[in-house]
Amino acid sequence: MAAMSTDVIATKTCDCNTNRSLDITTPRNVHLSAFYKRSFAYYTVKLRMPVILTNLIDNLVRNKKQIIERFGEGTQEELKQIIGEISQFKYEVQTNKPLKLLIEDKLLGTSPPDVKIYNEYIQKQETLEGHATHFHTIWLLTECYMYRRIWQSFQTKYCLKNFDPFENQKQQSFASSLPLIEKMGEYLIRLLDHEAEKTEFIQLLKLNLWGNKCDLSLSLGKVGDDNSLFDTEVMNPFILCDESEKIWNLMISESSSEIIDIVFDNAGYEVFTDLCLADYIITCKMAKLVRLYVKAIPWFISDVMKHDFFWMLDQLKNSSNENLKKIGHRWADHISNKKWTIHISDFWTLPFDYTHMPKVDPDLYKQLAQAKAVFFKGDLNYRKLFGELNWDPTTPVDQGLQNFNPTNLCIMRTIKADIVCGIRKGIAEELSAKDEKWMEKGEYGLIQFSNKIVSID
Ligand SMILES: O=P(O)(O)OC[C@H]1O[C@](O)(CO)[C@@H](O)[C@@H]1O
Ligand SMILES: [Mn+2]
Repeated sequence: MAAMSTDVIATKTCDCNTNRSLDITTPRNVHLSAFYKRSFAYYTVKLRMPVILTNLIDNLVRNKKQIIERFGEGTQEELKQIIGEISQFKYEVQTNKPLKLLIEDKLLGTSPPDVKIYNEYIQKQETLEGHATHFHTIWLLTECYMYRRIWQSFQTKYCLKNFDPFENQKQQSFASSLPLIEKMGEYLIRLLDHEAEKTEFIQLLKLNLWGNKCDLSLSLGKVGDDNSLFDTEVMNPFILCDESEKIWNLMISESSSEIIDIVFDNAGYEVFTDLCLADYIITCKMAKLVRLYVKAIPWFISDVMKHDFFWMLDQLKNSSNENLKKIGHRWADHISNKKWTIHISDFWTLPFDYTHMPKVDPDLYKQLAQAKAVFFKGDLNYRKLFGELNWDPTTPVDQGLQNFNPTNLCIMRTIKADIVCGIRKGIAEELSAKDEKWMEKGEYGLIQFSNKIVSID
């Protein structure tokens, strides 16, 4: 399928002034690219990505002493190298250089398996489009590549090879969201002492949706605890497509599968709401197993890695708040008795939209197909689900998924990028007239569902 979208971009004239009522820069059904001067992709590459790199360097300089204490004397020299490499990378982005191939350690042959995949994809863009520079290639590739290049700077060192440069920000976002987390914890405890109930489940889905507003790559590392996340009544008008009832009907229906998959997005408050949903699903016997998918490398600043998950569990188990302490022990039990399992796959941190999964990682596609439903959280997952293509927002969800249908999909996303499918005619025009940047601030949400199944044997 990706060929179709690449073909389309290949034949498209780079007309930056296409006057579309919704999106005046990127023509329909072509990849989002920073090439279009007034697209959000352009703003991200031009402004946001350099700020993320600058903040990263500042963080390393500011925390140098703690890092050296934690990882040993040899770290001092490595930090200097890393800061130099990231500064050089920032220069490459700002001056629109070609994406450099990742370092393949041909001698020792020990480079991570994703290096070859990234490099082949970058070279493919070169041949297809005659370029793969930071402003002039698929936005998804540029942005994923940035986080993979950051990781390369650490992964190729000795002392800091497993250092997560975003760890302290993810931990701070948990700490600053504690008032909300305590509120959510109290709500969960109340829910768990009785049978599943439709209104409560739908309320839980909405709390889970709004948890996605807390992503550090959009807020550029600034964290605020926003009480409105909890006022679902107040927030309802901001849900532009609400298929929560269809999700409820699926969750209480008989099924040959007893598995629910959750593809995590952000650490902190968001993952706490994900686990509240996972606990409800197990406790109310909607499934016997919930599989939790984390990222393999530090990703988009706030995305959950395995160490973030277990760090949060420790915080909860040792919390002075009785509800959180109880929840922490419950969740540790779910892990030890294998009602919850943690899964890591390189695929989630490759630059591909999900139409590539059947070819690139068929085993993962087949694993997802075992589940009764897969919950996909957040904006980056949404961009990958819908091919990073600039769809007309009224495009039906099943058309936008382009046959990425391993099983029933429950898509929970606050809108932070200019790509939307499945909303009613007229909504996008109405919101665009109020604020042309309505798709970029995480103010609106989608709870979308697909029960189309496309299996691969
Ligand atoms: O954590 P989330 O919800 O995936 O948001 C990350 C997304 O938000 C943005 O930072 C802004 O759209 C994108 O660059 C990225 O796709
Ligand atoms: Mn994220």
